[in-house]
Amino acid sequence: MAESIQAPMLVYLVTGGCGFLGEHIVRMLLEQEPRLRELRVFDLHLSSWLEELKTGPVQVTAIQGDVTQAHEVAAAMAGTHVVIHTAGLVDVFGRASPKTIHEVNVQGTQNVIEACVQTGTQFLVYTSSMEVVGPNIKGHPFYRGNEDTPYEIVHKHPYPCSKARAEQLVLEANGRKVRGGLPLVTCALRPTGIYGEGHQIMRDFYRQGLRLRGRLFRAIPASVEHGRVYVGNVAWMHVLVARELEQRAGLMGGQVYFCYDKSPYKSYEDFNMEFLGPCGLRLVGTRPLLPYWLLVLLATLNALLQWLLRPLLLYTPLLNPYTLAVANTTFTVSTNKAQRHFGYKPLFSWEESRARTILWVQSTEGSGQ
Ligand SMILES: NC(=O)c1ccc[n+]([C@@H]2O[C@H](COP(=O)([O-])OP(=O)(O)OC[C@H]3O[C@@H](n4cnc5c(N)ncnc54)[C@H](O)[C@@H]3O)[C@@H](O)[C@H]2O)c1
Ligand SMILES: CC(C)CCC[C@@H](C)[C@H]1CC[C@H]2[C@@H]3[C@H](O)C=C4C[C@@H](O)CC[C@]4(C)[C@H]3CC[C@]12C
Repeated sequence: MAESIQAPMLVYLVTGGCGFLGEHIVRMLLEQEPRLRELRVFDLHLSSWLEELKTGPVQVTAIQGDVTQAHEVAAAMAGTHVVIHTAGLVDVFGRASPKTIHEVNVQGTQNVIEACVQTGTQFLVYTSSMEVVGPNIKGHPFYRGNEDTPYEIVHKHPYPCSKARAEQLVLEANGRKVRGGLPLVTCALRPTGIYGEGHQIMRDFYRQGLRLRGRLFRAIPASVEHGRVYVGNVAWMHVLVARELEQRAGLMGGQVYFCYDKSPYKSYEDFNMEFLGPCGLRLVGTRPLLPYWLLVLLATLNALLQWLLRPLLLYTPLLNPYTLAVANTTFTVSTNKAQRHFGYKPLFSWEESRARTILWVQSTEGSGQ
């Protein structure tokens, strides 16, 4: 993919292109990838905003499809140069069964890899997750670690298990021969907690605060750092990786990169207040209002209720033993691997990321978003 002044010629496919992160990747590719001729957006549910993108110079092709269906993936990928595989079932609340999570995240990823081999697509970028590493179930802190920091990785929950297995499949596929005889070049990006325009959990906290007359109640100590990264910068990393994979295949193939930017290190709740504060909410308490043992009890009770009610209804509260453990364990990243390997620098400063997110939160008030 050498620099050229020739007509754009590359065909990209983004799986999960209508999701929170996927939409930002799609828009970023259209803005920042001049060699793009066609952009295929593959998703289980197609969004209406795709229509407005079809009027630009790049051909945007919307493909309604399911990554668990190998033939649908292969048909969509025929003739593509690069695939960014972002589709995934993000569920830490028990909305989907472990079997479904495995089918979408693991089997779906295997289907994408096999389709690369079958159709001759040579470059595969996988959206992994920090949860491939941790926090582990023992609650060990990962304090400003990097891709080489030793950490005891122990997965139990279906979501991190599935992301870890899928990442492993992607990395092991690096070097496999694709149709035509060239080697497949793969790598994985591991975002920490993504925030920004379209972040549904942020919107849910905002709505909850409004219902509680402008207040949220601290549950997690302010000293527990939780890694966060702005969605625009995560999207930019995907675009850069995809662009550089051919030129730097030897260096980048089979590698993992944490996604990072200049977002400050804070607890999950204090970080959210960077946006919810300017929208009129207040976090009550300098220390958690409930003792930790009581939160554990409530989380366990929620898990029990979820199990008991399952035959009748889906009870999926935010608080469960897994989400409590993730929110209550320090997990932050400090690395420059992406800068060293492919020249990544955040496209959005912290101030801009913050301002954009605040504007979005304000715009969701009263709207059906
Ligand atoms: N949100 C985060 O904080 C975060 C952090 C780290 C990693 N990730 C990863 O980023 C990716 C995107 O996450 P997101 O937050 O944008 O989630 P999302 O749910 O908003 O987007 C996922 C997209 O995948 C699509 N999809 C789901 N199942 C599919 C299937 N069977 N076939 C085709 N498409 C399917 C969905 O329709 C959706 O549009 C996921 O792989 C997730 O594991 C997210
Ligand atoms: C204890 C309660 C008061 C707070 C509950 C917050 C909880 C819902 C939040 C805290 C941390 C969040 C996860 C974290 O940001 C990282 C990821 C990785 C990504 O791959 C998927 C989303 C996920 C799991 C976030 C989900 C929501 C969590 C658990």
